[in-house]
Amino acid sequence: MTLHQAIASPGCGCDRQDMLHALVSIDEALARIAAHASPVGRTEALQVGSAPGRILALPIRSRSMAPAFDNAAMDGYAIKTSVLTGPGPWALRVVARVAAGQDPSTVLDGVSAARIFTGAPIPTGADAVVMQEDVIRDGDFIHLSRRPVSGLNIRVAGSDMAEGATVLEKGRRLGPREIAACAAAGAGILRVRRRLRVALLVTGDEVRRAGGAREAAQIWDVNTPMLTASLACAGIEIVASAQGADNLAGLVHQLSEMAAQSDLVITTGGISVGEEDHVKPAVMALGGETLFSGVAIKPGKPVSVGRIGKAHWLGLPGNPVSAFVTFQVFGTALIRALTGEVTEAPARRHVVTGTPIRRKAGRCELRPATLAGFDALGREIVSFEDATHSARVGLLSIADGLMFLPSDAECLPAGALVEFQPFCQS
Ligand SMILES: Nc1nc2c(c(=O)[nH]1)N[C@H]1C(S)=C(S)[C@@H](COP(=O)(O)OP(=O)(O)OC[C@H]3O[C@@H](n4cnc5c(N)ncnc54)[C@H](O)[C@@H]3O)O[C@H]1N2
Ligand code: MOO
Repeated sequence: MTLHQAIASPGCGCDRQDMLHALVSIDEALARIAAHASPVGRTEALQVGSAPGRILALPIRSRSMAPAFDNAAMDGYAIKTSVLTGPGPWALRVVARVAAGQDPSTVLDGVSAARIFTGAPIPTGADAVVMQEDVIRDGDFIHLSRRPVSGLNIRVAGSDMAEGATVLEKGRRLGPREIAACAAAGAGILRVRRRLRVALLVTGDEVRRAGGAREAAQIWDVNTPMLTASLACAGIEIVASAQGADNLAGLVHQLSEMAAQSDLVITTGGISVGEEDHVKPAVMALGGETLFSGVAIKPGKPVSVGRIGKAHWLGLPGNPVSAFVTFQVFGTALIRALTGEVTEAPARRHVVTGTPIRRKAGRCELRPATLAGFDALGREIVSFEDATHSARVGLLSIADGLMFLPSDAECLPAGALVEFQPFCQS
């Protein structure tokens, strides 16, 4: 496998045009993830009801037609429409009673009807079910005043699924709708990918547990709870979580232990250019490699992806908004590649800006934006802050997604068309 070495130059210089060439584009970073990360681990068999959140390792094919037999869609009377000759009303003798689950051996002969219930097999010879509200029952007879069309209220065998039809492709994530389709297709045991093992290491001597005691110049840890929640959205549990040592030797030890017990190690912080940023040197000291290190985006420029031994590594910036945004864009892409997930991610779509934008050209900006209604043409409008602040978490909760501002866009008028990627929700 060819992996790209870390960018040698330590100085990304933020928006300096001469240094932007050292960063890869979003599309290039995503292409490298897609090219180098493939599904990890074995597969396992699970009962259909125990598989929510898992990724299918084999396609699901319907074991029989669904429905497997013609059956009634309503409680009422099964009749043969061809016996309704001349003008109505018609009287039919009720000669049988068929409930759901009953053997479909009833045969309708002559001018007769069968009492039938929703889900019950249609008697041989019948071609319509008349709702009980549309007949008058009088002893053994029903009276019909309107002619039903052939096929009325009959759920035809195979109308939902043909036998052998592919109901779900491999790689689909199993939510309630997919589980329902598997069950209807007769798939009681599913072959799924084993859970991805993710380890999380947040670095920074100043970082303290959220809400815990802290001293001057210390901060509460936003990244551990935020990434735990982001991973839960992707159906992933963390197998190990720790606060990283802020020195090279300590980080080397922790990363090596985490890499040995996980498929993916996520770090936050410590990947910028200062001498206090030890994560990349620690990855390199372990013989690790980088797929890319630095993307021409704001926020999140230092985001890196690579490997430490057999484990993959996702290096997120320490600033919480940068970490959140880069996890949304690159973390979810990496996890999809490692789990083999093919389920469509929330699609990027076009929205229009509610107010003008003035910004510095250079990096493509992924600015949190809030859906704020529709314009006169029915296009969705977004509102947003004047700039992207990588450390301001306060307003993140009112954003619905990320607005993509092209790298060369310095001035955009109100009403400009921009790409918008909704946050993954669940
Ligand atoms: N000279 C340069 N300095 C910086 C550059 C640059 O190109 N040249 N890049 C800036 C950019 S852009 C970013 S983003 C940050 C990324 O820095 P690190 O990933 O090394 O992160 P840290 O320095 O460790 O922390 C940054 C910031 O985030 C706070 N933090 C860290 N962890 C947490 C946490 N778990 N919860 C809440 N907040 C956290 C930390 O206290 C810092 O304030 O570098 C710029 N510098
Ligand atoms: O790219 Mo950094 O994420 O601006 O703050």
